[in-house]
Amino acid sequence: MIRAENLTKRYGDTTVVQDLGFTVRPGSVTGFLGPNGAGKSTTLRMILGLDAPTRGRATVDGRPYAAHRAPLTHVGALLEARSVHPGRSAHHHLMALAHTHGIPRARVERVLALAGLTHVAHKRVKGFSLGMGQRLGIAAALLGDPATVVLDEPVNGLDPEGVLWIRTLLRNLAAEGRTVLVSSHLMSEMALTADHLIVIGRGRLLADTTVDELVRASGGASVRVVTPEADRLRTLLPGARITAEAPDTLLVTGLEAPEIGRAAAAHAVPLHELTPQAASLEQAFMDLTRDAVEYQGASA
Ligand SMILES: Nc1ncnc2c1ncn2[C@@H]1O[C@H](COP(=O)(O)OP(=O)(O)OP(=O)(O)O)[C@@H](O)[C@H]1O
Repeated sequence: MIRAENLTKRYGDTTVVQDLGFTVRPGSVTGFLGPNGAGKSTTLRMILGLDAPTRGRATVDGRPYAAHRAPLTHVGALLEARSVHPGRSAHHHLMALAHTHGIPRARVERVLALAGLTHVAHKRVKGFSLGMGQRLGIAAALLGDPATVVLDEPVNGLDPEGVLWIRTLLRNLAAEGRTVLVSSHLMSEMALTADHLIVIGRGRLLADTTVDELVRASGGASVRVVTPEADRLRTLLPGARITAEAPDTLLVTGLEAPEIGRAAAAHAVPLHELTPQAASLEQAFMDLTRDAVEYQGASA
C-alpha cells in the first residue's frame, strides 16, 4: 500500500505539489492522472525517495521507501528517464541489477520472458527501439518480484501491441494482489487500464475516485442515436437529457443504449445507429482539469 499524507514540494517560490493525500491499495490498478506539468512525476519521485518532500510524507507499506532494507523487492519502479548503459545487453543489465541486489539469477530469465525480450536478451541496448527500452525498464521494475509497482507514463512511445501488452500486464499484476500505481496524462488509456483514479492538477488533488464514479459525476455516459424519427423517439425517452447533433442524430444522456433500444423497438422506431460515447470520459477529465490547464497556459 502507498500512502501520501500532506505531501508538498516547493522549488523556490513555486509549489509544485501541494498537500496531496491519497492511498493506493493492493489488488487494483490505480491510475495517476493529470495534465502535463501537474506534478505527477514529482509525486512519484517523492514516493520513491528520489526527491525529499518540503512537507508531509509518502510511505510504502508504512515506511518511507528508503527505510526498506531491500527496496527493489518491495517496490519496482519505471521512471521516465532511463539509465541503461548502451553497450550492455538486456541480459547483462538485469544480471548486474540482480547481482547487486541479491536477487536470484532465475528472476532475470523470468522477467525477460515476461517482457517479451528473450529473443533480444543478448543484443546491445543501444540498438533497442523506444518500445524495447520501455519493456526493459519494466523488466527491471519487476526483477525483485515487488509487491508494489510504480510506473511513470509506461505507454509513452509504445505501438498498439505494446500498449495492449502493458494493459494486460498491469491487470495481471493487480490480480496477483500487488499494488499498482501508473501515471498518465491520457484519460482514454487509463479508462481501459485502471480501476481507481487519482487525478491531480497544479499539484493539488482534484479527484480520488473510480472510472465509473467519474463518468456518473460528470453527468453520465451518453449514447449517440441516429434515427429518421428523432422527434418521435424524443417523446419515448422521458427523464433523459437529449441534444440534437443533426435532425436525425440525438445525443442521449442518462439512459444506457439497451434501454434506448428497447424503447425504440417497443414503438417500432427504426434505429440506424446506437453508439455509447467513450468520449464522455475524456470530457469528464477535461472538465475536471480545465482550470489547472488554463493556469498552466497562462503562466507559460
Ligand atoms: N527540479 C525542478 N526544479 C524546478 N521546477 C521543477 C523541477 N522538477 C519539476 N519542476 C516543475 O514542477 C512542475 C511539475 O512537474 P512534473 O514533472 O512533476 O509534472 P508531470 O505531471 O509529471 O508532467 P508531465 O505529464 O509533463 O510529465 C512543472 O511545472 C515542472 O516544471
